[in-house]
Amino acid sequence: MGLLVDGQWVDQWYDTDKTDGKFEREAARFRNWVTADGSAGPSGVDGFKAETGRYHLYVAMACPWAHRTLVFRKLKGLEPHISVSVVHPDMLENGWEFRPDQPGHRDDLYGLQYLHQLYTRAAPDYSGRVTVPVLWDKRQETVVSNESAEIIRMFNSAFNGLEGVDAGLDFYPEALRDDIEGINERVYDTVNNGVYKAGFATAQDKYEKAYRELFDSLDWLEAILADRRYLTGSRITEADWRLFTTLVRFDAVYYSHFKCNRQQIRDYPNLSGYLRELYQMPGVADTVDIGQIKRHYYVSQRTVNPTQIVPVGPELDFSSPHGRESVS
Ligand SMILES: N[C@@H](CCC(=O)N[C@@H](CS)C(=O)NCC(=O)O)C(=O)O
Repeated sequence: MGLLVDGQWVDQWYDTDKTDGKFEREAARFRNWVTADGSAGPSGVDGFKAETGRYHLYVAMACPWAHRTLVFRKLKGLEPHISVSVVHPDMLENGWEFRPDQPGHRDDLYGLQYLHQLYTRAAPDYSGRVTVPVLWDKRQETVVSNESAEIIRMFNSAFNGLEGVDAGLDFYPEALRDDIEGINERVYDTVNNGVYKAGFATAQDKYEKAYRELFDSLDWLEAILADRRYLTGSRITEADWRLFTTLVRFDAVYYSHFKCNRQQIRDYPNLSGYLRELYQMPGVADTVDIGQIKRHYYVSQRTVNPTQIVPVGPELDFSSPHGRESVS
């Protein structure tokens, strides 16, 4: 675990001393956009046109942020157009690593050993954390974006002109944008990032605040899902997929490892049915690797789990009937 300082790797855990024990997530640094015609997006520079075979996605199966991008790539039909490399779940003193001897964890483009080498390939003097996901441009040999919230927006629409891409599937429809943004904001702060704020806090009060806000939000979401099939109504949107990747990790990891233990998702009737429904949508289960998820958190985060023992349980059941058909 570490970061790059002026292009040099430094092994260092998150510094919570400056923030009185509170975990603060650093903003992503590469903020360009792939667009249909290569014009600049809402941020960054132009020159990233949606083309088949041009872009490569670096992910960890464990990472909830990277997971969003894998779900969008799968559901939009982008697999033939955007290739993927998966880092090894253990993220230790060298940060995210490839294991060239293991077919599932090779860097297919350059045969790199560490993900930080990809960042310095794009920016030799880069300073900051080395995170997944990374959307890489093979043509310009640079990072397009390392912000998952923006990568999924690109995947949602920029590649719609390519063969086989499901252009009719829109997870960010115009009419629902205000609702989606409103839900995203609270879910990001108190749920997606909320579990990390609880788990990485090094002061009791910061942990308790994150814990309370997390469960207040889960109660709020449980109530919404009592009479809405999905978060904004009858149509599944980006807001649902952003929540999904946290829910699917919750009982196996966040409940115990991050001390988010008021209750599990399976104890919420609506949230658990909703989680199963999303999991059961065609293709989605292929993006979920509970073995790598558990291994990453319990082995890599040694300040939270010094023994690096990976718990055997709990038994997870995402495949039984979800019963959500009755919700309008
Ligand atoms: N804002 C980023 C956050 C990504 C992120 O924090 N990924 C984690 C893995 S779950 C990571 O790579 N952490 C490495 C580090 O912080 O050094 C996004 O959503 O894309």
